[in-house]
Amino acid sequence: MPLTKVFSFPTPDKVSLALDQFLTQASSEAIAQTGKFTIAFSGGSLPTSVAKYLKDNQTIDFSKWYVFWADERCVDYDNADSNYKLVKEEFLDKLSNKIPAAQIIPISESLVNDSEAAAADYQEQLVSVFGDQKTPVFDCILLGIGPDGHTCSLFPGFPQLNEKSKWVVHIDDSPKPPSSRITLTYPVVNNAKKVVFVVTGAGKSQTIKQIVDDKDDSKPATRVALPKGTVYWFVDDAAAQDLSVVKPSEFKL
Ligand SMILES: O=C1O[C@H](COP(=O)(O)O)[C@@H](O)[C@H](O)[C@H]1O
Repeated sequence: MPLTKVFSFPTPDKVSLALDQFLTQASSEAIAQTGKFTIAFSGGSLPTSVAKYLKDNQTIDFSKWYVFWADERCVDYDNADSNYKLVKEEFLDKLSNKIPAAQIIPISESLVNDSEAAAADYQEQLVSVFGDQKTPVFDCILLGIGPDGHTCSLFPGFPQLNEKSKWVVHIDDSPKPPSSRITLTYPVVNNAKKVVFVVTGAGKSQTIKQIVDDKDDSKPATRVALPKGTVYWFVDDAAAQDLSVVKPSEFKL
């Protein structure tokens, strides 16, 4: 039975603080076991939340981190819509090169005008770190949700939800701009050791309820379920206010 743990905190700041503690432990465990920590970031509101304390973390051995993106908009790196730009500005630039450049793996900028090629190329980037024998097992994938329940760039009712074999797919008609994107697929997301949804604010409280309590399958985030891992929700009390069946638990490392 896939495991889900919901942690709720009084403020967005406390969510960021807890994420810093959580990632310190997850990173240290993974490095002890495998010598590296593989993580994928989402864009949107997530990078600011995650980076708030993490960027100043002096305990983590960032030299062992491999940083990917859970989804990306097909735009140049300097475009305001770029998830890479967001993570770079909020987090990577503040780490003073502690993560070797070769271990930071964004979409290829030269392919942003051909999303299908960009997705195939990104899958090759995954192969270069994880090998091509088995579906990648990320140590941690950080996800957000949209008000429609989308996560990564997996949107309600779209064919990308049915992908069974590719690790990365493209979308050229995203209902949320920009229209061209690439995204990790369920086979990769659901093969991770840990997936962490980070959500704050009352605006998404009903969406969280539909996903966590009601298990509404029409919301793509509901289908994130890890047979061999754990799905965590790090939310503030405003976002958790409508949860009833699954009460947020006390956060303990
Ligand atoms: O378009 C996207 O949206 C989701 C949610 O973003 P948020 O700003 O509502 O938190 C994000 O997780 C995804 O990476 C992004 O491409």
